[in-house]
Amino acid sequence: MKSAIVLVNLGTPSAPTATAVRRFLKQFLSDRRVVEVPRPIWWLILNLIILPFRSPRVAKNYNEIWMGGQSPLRVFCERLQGQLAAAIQQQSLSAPVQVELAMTYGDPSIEDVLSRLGREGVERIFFLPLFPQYSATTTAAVLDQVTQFYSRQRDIPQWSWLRDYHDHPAFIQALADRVRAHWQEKGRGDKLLMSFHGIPKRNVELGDPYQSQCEGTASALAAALSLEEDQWMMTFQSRLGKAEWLQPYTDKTLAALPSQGVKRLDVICPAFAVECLETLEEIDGEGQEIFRDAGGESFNYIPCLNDHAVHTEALLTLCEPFLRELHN
Ligand SMILES: C=CC1=C(C)c2cc3[nH]c(cc4nc(cc5[nH]c(cc1n2)c(C)c5CCC(=O)O)C(CCC(=O)O)=C4C)c(C)c3C=C
Ligand SMILES: [Fe+2]
Ligand SMILES: [Fe+2]
Repeated sequence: MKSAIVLVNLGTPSAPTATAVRRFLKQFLSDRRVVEVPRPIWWLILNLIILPFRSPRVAKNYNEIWMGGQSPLRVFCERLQGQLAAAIQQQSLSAPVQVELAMTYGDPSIEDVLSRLGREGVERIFFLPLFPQYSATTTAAVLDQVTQFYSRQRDIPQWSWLRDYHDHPAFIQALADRVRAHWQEKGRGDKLLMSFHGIPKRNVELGDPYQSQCEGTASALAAALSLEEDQWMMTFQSRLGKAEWLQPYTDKTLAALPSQGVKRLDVICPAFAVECLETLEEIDGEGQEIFRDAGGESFNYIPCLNDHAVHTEALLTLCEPFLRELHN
């Protein structure tokens, strides 16, 4: 029986140009899971203000981080896909398992990947959204697309998914391993700042478990590294719009820390499986500048798990329940 693991990430523009960024932002920011502002109003704001003004500005940012003709998010996801496929092949399972990559927005779309798997006769699928912490804005948006696709099919394969892995020991150990390796190589700062992607505060009040899952990741990582209370903190980045988002905000914290005596900072972004605009440009670029302008002396950005071997191993562990089932 043919089986597949589908890694899913958010997506990224196809080119660092205003046109490509606009196309990507339009699809992403039109999703009701992402922006809950009532539609006629949001349609106007999106089309008249956000898309025309944000697209060219953000395209320049993408241009600065572009890696050998590709978006970093795509580069690292593709490498991860290849490495996970190789690791699974080494397990020499009796049934073949292919590893696919799909994006919620942009290419390769979930729809395209699933229709191809259908044509190829794949009968069992395991979806692994690369969002360690569940949020309706990201994880549920993946599930929407999967169920929408199958709502139009007659012959639906057996499928399952991993809802989150925010405190899975394999994930926490992989993060702790990378932090320790970074400390060994670059020295250790006064504090470890864990910056998570933000969401509007209202989403949490209405029941999104994202904040508490971020807290779970942060405290598990702090415990794995034996950090005292004053040796770490968590913040939320990437606020968009005027509404209140989860606090404390990363940029405000970076501006305040030097005057509180934190001059040497280690920063990690545990909501991002792989590097992207929000880590490379927003944190290691802009965030670093804010911290140094405020009197900070050293800013050590600890990369995402990316294509590191510990990441592949962690993902393999997350897939194990699915892989074991294939033997039965
Ligand atoms: C409405 C605003 C947004 C919410 C809510 C949101 C949640 C959210 N996003 C990620 C991870 C990623 N976001 C990325 C890009 C991105 N995100 C927003 C806005 C919201 N995100 C925008 C407008 C963009 C596009 C870039 C920009 O214009 O600033 C990306 C991809 C970046 C890339 O390199 O291409 C990721 C990954 C999470 C984890 C999350 C909530 C939990
Ligand atoms: Fe985002
Ligand atoms: Fe952002």
